[in-house]
Amino acid sequence: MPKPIIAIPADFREIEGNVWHAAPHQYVRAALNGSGVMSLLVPALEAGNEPDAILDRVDGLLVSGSRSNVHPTLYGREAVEADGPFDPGRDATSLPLIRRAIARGIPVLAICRGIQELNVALGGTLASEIQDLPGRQDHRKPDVKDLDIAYGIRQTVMVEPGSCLAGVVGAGAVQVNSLHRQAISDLAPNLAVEAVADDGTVEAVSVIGARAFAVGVQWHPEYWVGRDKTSNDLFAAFGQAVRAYSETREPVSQPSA
Ligand SMILES: N[C@@H](CCC(=O)NCCCC(=O)O)C(=O)O
Repeated sequence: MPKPIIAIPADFREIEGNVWHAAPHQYVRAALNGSGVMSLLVPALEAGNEPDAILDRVDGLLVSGSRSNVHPTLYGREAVEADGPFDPGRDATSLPLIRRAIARGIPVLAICRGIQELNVALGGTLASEIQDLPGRQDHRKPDVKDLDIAYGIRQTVMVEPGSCLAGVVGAGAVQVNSLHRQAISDLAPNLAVEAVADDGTVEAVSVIGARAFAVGVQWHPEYWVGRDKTSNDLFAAFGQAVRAYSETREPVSQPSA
Protein backbone atom coordinates (compact mmCIF):
# COMPACT_ATOMS: atom_id res chain seq x y z
CA MET A 1 0.00 0.00 0.00
CA PRO A 2 1.64 3.30 -1.04
CA LYS A 3 2.02 6.01 1.58
CA PRO A 4 -0.73 8.64 1.52
CA ILE A 5 0.18 12.02 0.06
CA ILE A 6 -0.38 15.46 1.60
CA ALA A 7 -0.19 18.92 0.09
CA ILE A 8 2.05 21.62 1.56
CA PRO A 9 1.52 25.17 0.20
CA ALA A 10 4.96 26.58 -0.67
CA ASP A 11 6.31 30.08 -0.17
CA PHE A 12 7.23 32.39 -3.05
CA ARG A 13 10.85 33.06 -2.06
CA GLU A 14 13.81 34.88 -3.62
CA ILE A 15 16.85 32.64 -3.24
CA GLU A 16 20.26 33.37 -4.82
CA GLY A 17 18.81 35.97 -7.19
CA ASN A 18 16.00 33.79 -8.52
CA VAL A 19 12.45 33.08 -7.41
CA TRP A 20 11.58 29.69 -5.96
CA HIS A 21 8.49 27.93 -4.70
CA ALA A 22 9.87 26.50 -1.45
CA ALA A 23 8.97 25.02 1.94
CA PRO A 24 11.32 24.21 4.83
CA HIS A 25 12.59 20.63 4.86
CA GLN A 26 11.54 20.20 8.52
CA TYR A 27 7.87 19.96 7.45
CA VAL A 28 8.51 17.35 4.76
CA ARG A 29 10.72 15.41 7.21
CA ALA A 30 8.10 15.54 9.98
CA ALA A 31 5.35 14.45 7.58
CA LEU A 32 7.39 11.44 6.47
CA ASN A 33 8.92 10.42 9.81
CA GLY A 34 6.11 11.52 12.14
CA SER A 35 2.99 10.96 10.04
CA GLY A 36 4.23 8.33 7.56
CA VAL A 37 3.05 10.37 4.57
CA MET A 38 4.66 11.83 1.43
CA SER A 39 4.47 15.54 0.63
CA LEU A 40 3.70 17.45 -2.54
CA LEU A 41 4.49 21.16 -2.54
CA VAL A 42 1.87 23.45 -4.06
CA PRO A 43 3.37 26.46 -5.89
CA ALA A 44 2.55 29.86 -4.35
CA LEU A 45 0.61 31.35 -7.26
CA GLU A 46 -1.57 34.45 -7.11
CA ALA A 47 -3.62 32.85 -9.88
CA GLY A 48 -3.71 29.48 -11.63
CA ASN A 49 -4.01 26.97 -8.81
CA GLU A 50 -7.33 25.06 -8.68
CA PRO A 51 -7.78 23.96 -5.04
CA ASP A 52 -10.27 21.18 -5.66
CA ALA A 53 -8.18 19.66 -8.46
CA ILE A 54 -5.22 19.63 -6.05
CA LEU A 55 -7.27 18.26 -3.15
CA ASP A 56 -8.74 15.53 -5.41
CA ARG A 57 -5.22 14.10 -5.51
CA VAL A 58 -4.11 14.25 -1.86
CA ASP A 59 -5.14 12.86 1.51
CA GLY A 60 -4.28 15.78 3.78
CA LEU A 61 -3.13 19.39 3.99
CA LEU A 62 -0.15 20.55 6.04
CA VAL A 63 0.07 24.36 6.23
CA SER A 64 3.59 25.36 7.23
CA GLY A 65 5.12 28.29 9.02
CA SER A 66 6.83 31.15 7.25
CA ARG A 67 8.49 34.44 8.10
CA SER A 68 5.94 36.21 5.86
CA ASN A 69 2.59 37.41 7.17
CA VAL A 70 -0.96 37.11 5.85
CA HIS A 71 -1.87 40.35 4.08
CA PRO A 72 -4.16 42.43 6.36
CA THR A 73 -6.57 43.26 3.52
CA LEU A 74 -7.58 39.59 3.76
CA TYR A 75 -8.97 40.29 7.21
CA GLY A 76 -10.44 43.68 6.60
CA ARG A 77 -7.80 46.27 7.29
CA GLU A 78 -5.13 48.27 5.47
CA ALA A 79 -1.51 47.13 5.68
CA VAL A 80 1.08 49.04 7.71
CA GLU A 81 4.86 48.55 7.77
CA ALA A 82 4.70 46.27 10.81
CA ASP A 83 2.49 43.80 8.95
CA GLY A 84 5.16 42.74 6.44
CA PRO A 85 6.86 40.91 4.82
CA PHE A 86 4.08 39.63 2.56
CA ASP A 87 3.63 36.64 0.23
CA PRO A 88 0.47 37.18 -1.86
CA GLY A 89 1.06 33.98 -3.81
CA ARG A 90 1.12 31.97 -0.59
CA ASP A 91 -2.03 33.71 0.66
CA ALA A 92 -3.87 33.13 -2.63
CA THR A 93 -2.93 29.44 -2.60
CA SER A 94 -3.19 28.53 1.06
CA LEU A 95 -6.45 30.14 2.14
CA PRO A 96 -8.63 28.51 -0.59
CA LEU A 97 -6.96 25.14 0.06
CA ILE A 98 -7.77 25.45 3.78
CA ARG A 99 -11.41 26.37 3.15
CA ARG A 100 -11.96 23.55 0.64
CA ALA A 101 -10.11 20.92 2.68
CA ILE A 102 -12.30 21.65 5.71
CA ALA A 103 -15.45 21.65 3.58
CA ARG A 104 -14.50 18.28 2.07
CA GLY A 105 -13.45 16.62 5.34
CA ILE A 106 -9.77 16.39 4.35
CA PRO A 107 -7.42 16.39 7.39
CA VAL A 108 -5.65 19.69 8.07
CA LEU A 109 -2.69 20.46 10.33
CA ALA A 110 -1.83 24.19 10.34
CA ILE A 111 1.41 25.40 11.96
CA CYS A 112 2.39 28.95 12.98
CA ARG A 113 1.62 30.99 9.85
CA GLY A 114 -0.71 28.10 9.13
CA ILE A 115 -2.90 28.67 12.22
CA GLN A 116 -3.02 32.35 11.31
CA GLU A 117 -4.12 31.45 7.76
CA LEU A 118 -6.69 29.04 9.19
CA ASN A 119 -8.15 31.80 11.35
CA VAL A 120 -8.24 34.32 8.47
CA ALA A 121 -9.59 31.75 6.00
CA LEU A 122 -12.55 31.14 8.33
CA GLY A 123 -13.25 34.81 9.06
CA GLY A 124 -10.97 35.79 11.92
CA THR A 125 -8.34 38.53 12.27
CA LEU A 126 -4.70 38.81 13.36
CA ALA A 127 -2.68 41.12 15.59
CA SER A 128 0.85 42.21 14.57
CA GLU A 129 3.93 42.73 16.76
CA ILE A 130 2.16 41.13 19.72
CA GLN A 131 5.26 41.56 21.91
CA ASP A 132 4.45 45.30 21.91
CA LEU A 133 0.90 44.76 23.19
CA PRO A 134 0.21 45.31 26.90
CA GLY A 135 0.75 42.19 29.00
CA ARG A 136 2.11 40.10 26.13
CA GLN A 137 5.35 38.16 26.22
CA ASP A 138 7.92 38.12 23.42
CA HIS A 139 7.05 35.15 21.20
CA ARG A 140 9.55 35.99 18.46
CA LYS A 141 12.15 33.69 16.99
CA PRO A 142 15.42 34.13 18.93
CA ASP A 143 18.00 35.94 16.76
CA VAL A 144 20.53 33.08 16.61
CA LYS A 145 21.88 30.90 13.80
CA ASP A 146 21.66 27.63 15.76
CA LEU A 147 18.25 26.20 14.79
CA ASP A 148 18.08 23.97 17.87
CA ILE A 149 18.22 27.20 19.90
CA ALA A 150 15.89 29.17 17.60
CA TYR A 151 13.32 26.37 17.75
CA GLY A 152 14.13 25.59 21.38
CA ILE A 153 11.26 24.51 23.63
CA ARG A 154 10.80 27.48 25.93
CA GLN A 155 7.17 28.24 26.74
CA THR A 156 4.32 26.56 28.59
CA VAL A 157 0.90 26.39 27.00
CA MET A 158 -2.23 25.10 28.69
CA VAL A 159 -4.24 22.59 26.64
CA GLU A 160 -8.00 22.75 27.25
CA PRO A 161 -9.45 19.59 28.86
CA GLY A 162 -11.83 17.78 26.54
CA SER A 163 -10.39 19.43 23.43
CA CYS A 164 -9.33 17.65 20.27
CA LEU A 165 -5.72 18.51 21.11
CA ALA A 166 -6.12 17.14 24.65
CA GLY A 167 -7.09 13.84 23.07
CA VAL A 168 -3.74 13.87 21.23
CA VAL A 169 -1.17 15.38 23.62
CA GLY A 170 -3.09 15.41 26.92
CA ALA A 171 -4.77 18.28 28.77
CA GLY A 172 -2.91 20.79 30.93
CA ALA A 173 0.61 22.19 30.70
CA VAL A 174 2.62 21.36 27.58
CA GLN A 175 6.11 22.67 26.75
CA VAL A 176 6.50 24.10 23.24
CA ASN A 177 8.64 26.52 21.22
CA SER A 178 7.70 29.97 19.93
CA LEU A 179 8.73 31.82 16.75
CA HIS A 180 6.10 34.38 15.83
CA ARG A 181 5.33 38.13 15.87
CA GLN A 182 1.65 37.83 14.97
CA ALA A 183 -1.20 35.93 16.62
CA ILE A 184 -4.93 35.38 16.44
CA SER A 185 -6.90 38.48 17.42
CA ASP A 186 -10.60 37.94 16.60
CA LEU A 187 -11.23 34.19 16.57
CA ALA A 188 -13.02 32.89 13.47
CA PRO A 189 -16.65 31.91 14.23
CA ASN A 190 -16.23 28.17 13.87
CA LEU A 191 -12.87 27.77 15.58
CA ALA A 192 -12.50 26.61 19.18
CA VAL A 193 -9.50 27.68 21.27
CA GLU A 194 -7.65 24.56 22.39
CA ALA A 195 -4.52 25.96 24.06
CA VAL A 196 -3.34 29.33 25.36
CA ALA A 197 -0.04 30.78 26.57
CA ASP A 198 0.42 32.42 29.99
CA ASP A 199 -0.19 35.86 28.41
CA GLY A 200 -3.45 34.77 26.76
CA THR A 201 -2.01 34.25 23.28
CA VAL A 202 -4.04 31.64 21.40
CA GLU A 203 -1.65 28.72 20.85
CA ALA A 204 -3.97 26.09 19.32
CA VAL A 205 -7.40 25.85 17.74
CA SER A 206 -9.62 23.23 16.16
CA VAL A 207 -12.47 23.55 13.66
CA ILE A 208 -15.85 23.09 15.39
CA GLY A 209 -17.79 20.27 13.77
CA ALA A 210 -14.96 19.32 11.40
CA ARG A 211 -15.51 16.06 9.54
CA ALA A 212 -11.84 15.13 10.03
CA PHE A 213 -8.76 16.20 12.02
CA ALA A 214 -8.55 20.00 11.66
CA VAL A 215 -6.10 21.52 14.12
CA GLY A 216 -3.90 24.60 14.13
CA VAL A 217 -0.97 25.26 16.47
CA GLN A 218 1.03 28.47 16.85
CA TRP A 219 4.21 26.61 17.81
CA HIS A 220 6.49 24.39 15.71
CA PRO A 221 6.06 20.68 16.48
CA GLU A 222 7.54 19.71 13.10
CA TYR A 223 11.03 20.70 14.19
CA TRP A 224 11.17 18.24 17.10
CA VAL A 225 9.46 15.18 15.56
CA GLY A 226 11.49 12.17 16.63
CA ARG A 227 12.82 13.98 19.71
CA ASP A 228 9.76 15.30 21.60
CA LYS A 229 6.65 13.34 22.65
CA THR A 230 4.17 16.19 22.10
CA SER A 231 5.52 16.75 18.58
CA ASN A 232 5.49 13.00 17.85
CA ASP A 233 1.92 12.61 19.13
CA LEU A 234 0.61 15.51 17.05
CA PHE A 235 2.13 14.30 13.79
CA ALA A 236 1.11 10.70 14.53
CA ALA A 237 -2.51 11.83 14.99
CA PHE A 238 -2.35 13.80 11.73
CA GLY A 239 -0.94 10.73 9.97
CA GLN A 240 -3.69 8.51 11.37
CA ALA A 241 -6.34 10.92 10.09
CA VAL A 242 -4.66 11.15 6.67
CA ARG A 243 -4.52 7.34 6.36
CA ALA A 244 -8.18 7.06 7.36
CA TYR A 245 -9.11 9.63 4.70
CA SER A 246 -6.93 7.97 2.06
CA GLU A 247 -8.90 4.74 2.47
CA THR A 248 -12.09 6.59 1.50
CA ARG A 249 -10.78 8.89 -1.23
CA GLU A 250 -12.06 8.11 -4.73
CA PRO A 251 -9.25 7.73 -7.27
CA VAL A 252 -9.12 10.58 -9.77
CA SER A 253 -10.79 9.36 -12.96
CA GLN A 254 -8.48 9.91 -15.95
CA PRO A 255 -10.17 11.32 -19.09
CA SER A 256 -10.61 8.55 -21.64
CA ALA A 257 -7.91 8.58 -24.35
N1 LIG B 1 5.07 35.28 10.13
C1 LIG B 1 4.18 34.84 11.18
C2 LIG B 1 4.29 33.35 11.37
C3 LIG B 1 5.62 33.00 11.96
C4 LIG B 1 6.15 31.65 11.51
O1 LIG B 1 5.52 30.88 10.80
N2 LIG B 1 7.38 31.42 11.91
C5 LIG B 1 8.11 30.27 11.43
C6 LIG B 1 9.20 30.70 10.50
C7 LIG B 1 10.33 31.28 11.29
C8 LIG B 1 11.41 31.83 10.38
O2 LIG B 1 11.88 31.06 9.51
O3 LIG B 1 11.69 33.02 10.51
C9 LIG B 1 4.49 35.55 12.49
O4 LIG B 1 5.59 36.11 12.61
O5 LIG B 1 3.63 35.51 13.38
